[in-house]
Amino acid sequence: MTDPVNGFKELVLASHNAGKLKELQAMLGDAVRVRSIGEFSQVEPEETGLSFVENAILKARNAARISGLPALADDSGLAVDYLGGAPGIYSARYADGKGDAANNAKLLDALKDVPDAQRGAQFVCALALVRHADDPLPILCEGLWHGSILHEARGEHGFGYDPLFWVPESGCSSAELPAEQKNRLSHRARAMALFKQRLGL
Ligand SMILES: O=c1nc[nH]c2c1ncn2[C@H]1C[C@H](O)[C@@H](COP(=O)(O)OP(=O)(O)OP(=O)(O)O)O1
Ligand SMILES: [Mg+2]
Repeated sequence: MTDPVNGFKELVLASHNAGKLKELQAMLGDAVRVRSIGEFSQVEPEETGLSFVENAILKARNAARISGLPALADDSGLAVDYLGGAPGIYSARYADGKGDAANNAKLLDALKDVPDAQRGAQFVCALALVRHADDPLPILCEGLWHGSILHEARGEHGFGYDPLFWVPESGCSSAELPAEQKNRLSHRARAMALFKQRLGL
């Protein structure tokens, strides 16, 4: 059935990241039928924007173009205070595309002698929904999650930088949080709550 308010019944999630897809799907629940961009293409668009929002829009437009469906994209990353906000929009490519383990190792090295008081960081998430590839008014929602960077990896859940991200309100790393808890607290959860509100989901 077509949603009477928003005019769509299906949504393509414009992410090639399995960890993200799982979280976004869990947060959307059965509010809309969700497809994944992997069903349509394995080619990842180049993230050429200078902001999370620009990259989210770019990924959403690309997915809408390829799938012919409304598309929701997530551009996210970790902004570390001591590093002036790096790796930021370059978080996925921090260690030149060598993957999560290499990214985490590089971050630990960059903060090697930095004391706890200067290890503050935030996860950032920008969500963009386009109803079609040329949508002139994408729906944009953002979320932040404040924490700090640990001295070594802890925990097995989640993905990306989760093992290095200390969550003060929970007293553990974000990789030690069960999925349900991370999905209530995270930058992505905050952005998604706004998004659902905005769409009346
Ligand atoms: O909750 C999170 N927990 C841990 N790490 C996270 C989280 N959220 C983003 N991150 C990290 C992973 C990656 O290093 C970068 C996102 O990069 P980003 O380009 O948005 O995603 P991606 O390339 O993995 O997949 P895609 O662009 O297809 O959605 O930030
Ligand atoms: Mg990416």
